[in-house]
Amino acid sequence: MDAQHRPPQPPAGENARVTPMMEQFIEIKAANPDCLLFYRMGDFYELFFEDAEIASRALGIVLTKRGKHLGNDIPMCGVPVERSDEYLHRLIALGHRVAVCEQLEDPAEAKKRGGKSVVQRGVVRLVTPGTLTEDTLLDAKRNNYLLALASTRPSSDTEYRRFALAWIDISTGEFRVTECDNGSLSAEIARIDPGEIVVSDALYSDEDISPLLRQFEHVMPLTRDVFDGATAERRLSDYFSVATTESFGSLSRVELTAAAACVTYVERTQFGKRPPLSPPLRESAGASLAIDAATRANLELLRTLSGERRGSLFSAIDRTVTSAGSRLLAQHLAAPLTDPDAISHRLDAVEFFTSDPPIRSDIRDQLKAAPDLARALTRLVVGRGGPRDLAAIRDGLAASDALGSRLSKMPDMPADLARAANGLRQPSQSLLHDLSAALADELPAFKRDGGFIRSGYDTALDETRALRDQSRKVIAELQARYADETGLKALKIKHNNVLGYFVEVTAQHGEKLMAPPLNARFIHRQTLAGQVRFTTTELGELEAKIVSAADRVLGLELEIFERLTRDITSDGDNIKAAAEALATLDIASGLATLAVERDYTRPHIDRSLVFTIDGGRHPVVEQSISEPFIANDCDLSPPPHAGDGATGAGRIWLLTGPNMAGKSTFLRQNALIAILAQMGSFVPARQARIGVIDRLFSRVGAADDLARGRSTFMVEMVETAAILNQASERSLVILDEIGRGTATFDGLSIAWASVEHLHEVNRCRSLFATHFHELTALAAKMPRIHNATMRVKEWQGDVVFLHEVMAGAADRSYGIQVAKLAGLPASVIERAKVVLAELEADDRGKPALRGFEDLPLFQAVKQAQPPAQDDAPSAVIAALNALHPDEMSPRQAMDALYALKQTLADKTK
Ligand SMILES: Nc1ncnc2c1ncn2[C@@H]1O[C@H](COP(=O)(O)OP(=O)(O)OP(=O)(O)O)[C@@H](O)[C@H]1O
Repeated sequence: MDAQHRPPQPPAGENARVTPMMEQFIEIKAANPDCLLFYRMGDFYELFFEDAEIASRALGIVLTKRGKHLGNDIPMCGVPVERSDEYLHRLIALGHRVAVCEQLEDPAEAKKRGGKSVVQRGVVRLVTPGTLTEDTLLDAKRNNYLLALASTRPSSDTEYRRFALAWIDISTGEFRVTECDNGSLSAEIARIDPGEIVVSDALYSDEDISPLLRQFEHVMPLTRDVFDGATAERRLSDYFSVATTESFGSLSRVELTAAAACVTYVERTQFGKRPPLSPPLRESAGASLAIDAATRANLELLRTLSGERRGSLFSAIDRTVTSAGSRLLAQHLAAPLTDPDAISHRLDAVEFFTSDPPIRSDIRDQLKAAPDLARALTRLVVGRGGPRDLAAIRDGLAASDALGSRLSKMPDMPADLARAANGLRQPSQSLLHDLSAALADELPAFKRDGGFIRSGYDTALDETRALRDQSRKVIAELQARYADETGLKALKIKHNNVLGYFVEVTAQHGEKLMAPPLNARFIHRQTLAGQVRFTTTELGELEAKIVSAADRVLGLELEIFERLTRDITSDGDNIKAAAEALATLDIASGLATLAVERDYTRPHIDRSLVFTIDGGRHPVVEQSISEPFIANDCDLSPPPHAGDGATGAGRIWLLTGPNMAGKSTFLRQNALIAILAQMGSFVPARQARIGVIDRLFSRVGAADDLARGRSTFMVEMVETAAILNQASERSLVILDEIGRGTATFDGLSIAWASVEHLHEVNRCRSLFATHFHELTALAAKMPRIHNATMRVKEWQGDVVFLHEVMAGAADRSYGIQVAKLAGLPASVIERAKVVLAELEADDRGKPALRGFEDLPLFQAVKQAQPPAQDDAPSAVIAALNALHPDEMSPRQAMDALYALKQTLADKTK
């Protein structure tokens, strides 16, 4: 338990007097120790003790005191109920969990039990990062998953440990489960990108797994019973009210455990309410392209390294017009497929829309009118819905009906779209008609505000409303009659919350009503400075009628609301099918729009090991630069003459070239094209043929991971190790400047050995960018290594980047020219040129690189040996000793420094 959230200890000793309210608070807090307790008091949620201190710091709200507990002040802060969503949002984002404790009875009821009685209160809901349903707490364009992780307990050292992941988006009802091994666990969690992870206490403290879990945010350990394998099947079938879980397909015991943990946690946080989940869908291992967390982050798929959506691949390709479409696009991007047939089906759907512009724009126009069906459905089912959610269902069903009829007229639709068209027509027509007839044009935010049912829809409601409205008219008539009868023209009938309806006259006229005969009818209620107020029996009766009519109107509206909600709930599965169909149409037509707009082509995906991209472009960079983007080819296919046969291993491209020439851009664009192709999108290339990739690895960019005590170089090596240990023939590996983070020779050796390993052991398609030009010698010995370089031109001493990839190796680094472009002081640039010339002159005597057996690296090592002569240092030291810096001008100091260097050079020749 988090020490900060520990509940205050119950009082000890005779003197410790605790108010009944505090007693109630302490009891409720003790039952929810790991949550901040939002304790409802009237229009506020109050927080006490440590909770108050944590919340006031987190929310920047004032910390005050309220009474005493065990002789000490009780720290307190509060948030208004009206604005509680906003505060909840901030607390959840910071990783807190909140227990919402409501008043379960009217305070008047409590009073009846005696002056000191406390209002009954209870927790109605736990708000946790992975179980949110409110629109205000959720990102419309992202799924918010709760993930449960379970593992087998291997009985012997040789037995393989397996993990099951079950994940739910309770706001949309999606429910998935899969199994994986230790090696791909981190990549699987990264793919799902959950808002909250629940694990058993035991797994949380398991020394093999806890370092991995620490990489992720919001991990919650739960007691063992939630992960009890023996009761898992029963808990799962109870949730779905089915006799057995066999209908969900054959789930392994550990998958059942994870799935059951998910539903148990949902029930616990929702206090028994059951959001409309789809039955768990099993994803088979290997169905999606495995991409580990570092690669996802480095390639900036869903967000940039700085955490923003702008600048990511997602934002470059998102042309969806609905939130559900946007969420599905993010899912597809996070989990590209590995089955060429399934990919082809998705591509068929995109192609259908690229080839028919009128239907594309038509469909997109209609989609724009479709609200978020899935999330509105969940809110209604869990009792957090309002009239606007009913309207969202109505409008969503209307859009899906219209789209369904439009598509049903289309001949020869691709399979995915035909399935979607079918889904669109699933929901009940009568429900749509009923909702359209029932809902008023203007809808309040909350059902308690009433007025959301259209007049003419329900006779009983219409009559009660007429009565309510008529009573108001009757009041006006009564006022006119009283004015007439008393002769007091200024007599008014008014209303306030204390007196209800009353007759009001000025003070001077009050006498008249208090004297016979009028005092028989007008009963005095109140005398103010300028007015006197009365009531009459007639007015009292009328008032009772008005109040009860208004109450009855609201009651009837709420009844209709509940009935509509029930009808919606019972058609829930069909509504979900329509919601999914809308998202499928949105994503296919959105990707088609992107393809047309940015001139993408349909990739060809098969089961070979081919990787041929003609005229490839970087999907994000090309949208962000003002100059034209230079397209480049890439061919990592197995060479036909390599003797490896048709299924032989792929090529490795060794890419050299100066900084800023476009190496990283080229590397990343090929990885991104592969991802886009396998998620079922057209790609930014003239032509692309890709033999399906099983895992994508990248080691690009360098960042410290100080939080985990790793230096830049350590991170680089950990990531490289993962690649060399795991990449298979079917993988694609992108390595950018391996070995850069350490001393030159160490770095070169590591880079050299890594390329050899990739070529000989992993045998995968790889792109390897490097500054170590020595590596290019490898191409002479290793058949599948191809040297490529970025073309640059020198013009009047400056370097011009052409961004073109061509065969061959770079001749120079142009580092100094790039430094000049970056604005280093001219004196530094000039000095660097001198140093470089000297270094290059020193290097001239070095034998030429002779290839694989004759590693230049070892020669370099030899050269780096300290000189044998030992009189050099002593000569330099003697000269140094003779210097008196305090008596020298800067010019003399400079000259002396040059002289020292010269002495050293002469002696070591
Ligand atoms: N094919 C291209 N067409 C047009 N501009 C490009 C192209 N490739 C790269 N650029 C531009 O050049 C800039 C530098 O590219 P990039 O970062 O890929 O260079 P680099 O060789 O990896 O450099 P460094 O070694 O310093 O990381 C990019 O930000 C982009 O604006």
